[in-house]
Amino acid sequence: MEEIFSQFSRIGLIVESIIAECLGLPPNLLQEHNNDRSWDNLAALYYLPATDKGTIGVSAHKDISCITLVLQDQVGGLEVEKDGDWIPLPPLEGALLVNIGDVIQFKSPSHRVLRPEGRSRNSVAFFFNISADKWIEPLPEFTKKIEEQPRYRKFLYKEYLQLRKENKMNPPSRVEDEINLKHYAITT
Ligand SMILES: O=C(O)CCC(=O)C(=O)O
Ligand SMILES: [Fe+2]
Repeated sequence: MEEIFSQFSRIGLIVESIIAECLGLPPNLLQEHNNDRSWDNLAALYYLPATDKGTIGVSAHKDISCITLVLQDQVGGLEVEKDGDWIPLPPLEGALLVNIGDVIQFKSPSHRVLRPEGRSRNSVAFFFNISADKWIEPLPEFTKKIEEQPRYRKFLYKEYLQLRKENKMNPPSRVEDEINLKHYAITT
């Protein structure tokens, strides 16, 4: 597990640097800002086969991470929501799935896992995070320099973690009361 963890951490840093390059950010800017790897975590997940009582393995959610890396077996069941439809993400031999989490404040996709018929499923999800003490807000490159207002209020990552935890323990009855980035949306 330790070996897998450090390999995932390494891949997380590579993905982070690719994102930085694609966004035209100075090299190492994200790496220097997100420099505490002790908040990363790894989940080894085991899904029992579907029963007539239900097929949901993990219900629809957006990840709280910066980036999530998922290694799934060949069973399938992971789905992403696009324009109101659920699109299966079939496993590709030897491929890791990269998912954008809420911390990136872009378009973290809603996804879920369906339990397979007649067999179990294994996956490993690595959450490449940021220190809980960091403020989450757009870089000046994406607001001041292009004269666009931020879409969200800045927030402390630990505050968001806490709100999401409370939300998971006491799920609100109305979908619109679920805690997600919209909680910090700036409405003009
Ligand atoms: O098991 C998977 O493929 C993904 C699990 C997941 O979405 C999560 O743990 O956040
Ligand atoms: Fe997830």
